[in-house]
Amino acid sequence: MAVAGGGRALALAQPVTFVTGNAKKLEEVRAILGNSIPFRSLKLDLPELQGEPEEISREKARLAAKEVNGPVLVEDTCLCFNALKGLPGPYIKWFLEKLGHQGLNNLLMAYEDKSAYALCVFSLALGPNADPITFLGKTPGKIVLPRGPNDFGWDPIFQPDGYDQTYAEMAKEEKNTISHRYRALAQVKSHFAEAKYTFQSEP
Ligand SMILES: O=c1nc[nH]c2c1ncn2[C@H]1C[C@H](O)[C@@H](COP(=O)(O)OP(=O)(O)OP(=O)(O)O)O1
Ligand SMILES: [Mg+2]
Repeated sequence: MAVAGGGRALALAQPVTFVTGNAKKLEEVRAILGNSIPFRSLKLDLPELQGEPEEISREKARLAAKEVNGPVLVEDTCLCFNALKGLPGPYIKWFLEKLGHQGLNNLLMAYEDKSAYALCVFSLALGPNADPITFLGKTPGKIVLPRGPNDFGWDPIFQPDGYDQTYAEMAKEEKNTISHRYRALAQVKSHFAEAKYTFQSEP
């Protein structure tokens, strides 16, 4: 869908669509991006490949770009326990669903090392046949017993390094200045600033 425009700027056939099935992600992406990148959103729970985080995210972008038939942004979020060599990683959604916060803590019971990191991998595909570009954001922390409101995934059990509060206990605005998602989006923003994409007007 991306067609070469005059000069360096690339003209995209339509604004970028952020595709996710997760309303909370969308809320954070909106808050973090503000007006910096014009985008629309589409609620779609895309099938996810097994494998390394970056490849999962890239494949999500390829699928989404085919669905939308235009430029898309997707992200895949991992919660990686160092004692478990990065697992559950991209499988955190299913681990959380089956085991809950307590169960995730229990997984680390046998280990002294409770350190973990949150990883967000955004992929931008400029069209259905484009090779996706990825952007990574990582926030280190540790796994703790749940504290704070239980309204977004594993937020209550992740305490970022340098903070006494879990993601869930922090004000949203604060989470959005240090989170894995914020860090990945900072790179997405720089990419857009450099690429200077323009958008063709809708027919
Ligand atoms: O900042 C976060 N704080 C707490 N929990 C979070 C966060 N970000 C994602 N999560 C949860 C949602 C899902 O249980 C898993 C990631 O799985 P992931 O496939 O990326 O998300 P999803 O399936 O909910 O939405 P999508 O349609 O974009 O794939 O971690
Ligand atoms: Mg998903």
